[in-house]
Amino acid sequence: MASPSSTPRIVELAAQISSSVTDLQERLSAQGIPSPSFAEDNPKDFPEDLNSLRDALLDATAELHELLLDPLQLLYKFASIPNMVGIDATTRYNIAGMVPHGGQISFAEISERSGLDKGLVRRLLRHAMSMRIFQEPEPEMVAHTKISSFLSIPYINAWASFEARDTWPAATRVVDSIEKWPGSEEPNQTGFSLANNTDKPVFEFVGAHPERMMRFGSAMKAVDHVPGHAPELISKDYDWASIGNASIVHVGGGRGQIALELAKNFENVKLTVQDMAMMVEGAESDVPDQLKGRVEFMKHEIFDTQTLEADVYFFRMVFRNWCDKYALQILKAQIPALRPGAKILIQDACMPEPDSVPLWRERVQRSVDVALKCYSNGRNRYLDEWKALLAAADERFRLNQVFLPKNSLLSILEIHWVEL
Ligand SMILES: C[S@@+](CC[C@H](N)C(=O)[O-])C[C@H]1O[C@@H](n2cnc3c(N)ncnc32)[C@H](O)[C@@H]1O
Repeated sequence: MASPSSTPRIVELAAQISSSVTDLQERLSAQGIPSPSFAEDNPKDFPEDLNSLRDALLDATAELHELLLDPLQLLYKFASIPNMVGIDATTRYNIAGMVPHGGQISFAEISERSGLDKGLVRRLLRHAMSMRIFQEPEPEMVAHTKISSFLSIPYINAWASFEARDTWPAATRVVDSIEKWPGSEEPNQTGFSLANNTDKPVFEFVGAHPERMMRFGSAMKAVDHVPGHAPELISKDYDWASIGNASIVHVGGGRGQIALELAKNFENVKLTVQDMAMMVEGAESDVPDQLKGRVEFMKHEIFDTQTLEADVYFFRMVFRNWCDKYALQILKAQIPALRPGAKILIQDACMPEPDSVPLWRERVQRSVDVALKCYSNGRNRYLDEWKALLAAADERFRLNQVFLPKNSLLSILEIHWVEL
């Protein structure tokens, strides 16, 4: 991108980085937070109030780094194919779980415990170390970094394994699926279908494979760590107090993690979580005593006619899994239960226009969008696409407001049901 000033871009970026780093470090010191490092015990997360400074720094450092790569190197960086080999091996053998926290373990011992050849362990782990996963504090010994320590959390290991064993093979077949089924909106005509040689939609296929189900479940839990996705944010993301004594149906609400968070913070609301049978089975037993009676579960297929009358129907990260053909069916299925004044709240991505948000956040959104295509022919929608979807479903769906909470990747669309 040409700079309007005569200062070369790399010099401009370096100056911006220097002053922003000084500012960042001062603010970290003022809060008594250690400066970022790869040390195992270094904090994983930055305080929220430093987010915009961090956004600016991440974009500036990435731009400087990418300006200094030649085209082949830049393409190679993004292709990153061999990186997945190291991540697959590390997570499949749960090597992060073998490394003692605050201690070290030899390549030889990892070889013994994993059954992998010692030379191969050294080779794969040194490759992982080049990505800051593990470190070699002395020859032949492996210790944690902040990154590998994070990977040692069992559900994070399972999520990374999900990316390597489920997403990666499916991603390699997305373009094949586009060639084979041009324009398809079907959830069983995807990269995932081709990679797994199945004609079943992803949830059905995974449901029949417990090991994969476990990886998928972990991936859903790991999404909570993506900036702006933490379940605790849900209470701040929308003015729930404004809906008063409300009944909420949380459609596709999984095992109720979000519903429990809402019930905990807003004592006037009562929630019914609807999801597939295998998802809601036994979920009620996780409801703490003090919330019992205010969070209930109900087996409900998302395309079936809604049978519960409520004040609010809440969909979180649901529509993204479906192309318009099916998203329309889901919306229309709610209509028989809707009474004037009922609200539909949709919490999902509202895709940023290019250059409207920090690039590193835009990259996350666009990667998720492609992953959705890869799994179910789903998609992240732009605001005009949401509006068109609602209008096509029924003119009585009126988009009232769109909230984009600060630091969130998920918007909330507040839709009113208006009798004409
Ligand atoms: C991406 S998850 C979102 C879960 C939850 N709303 C959250 O935000 O954590 C999508 C949810 O849709 C549910 N789902 C998918 N297909 C469904 C169907 N046919 N009927 C009911 N629920 C379905 C899944 O079981 C899953 O809980």
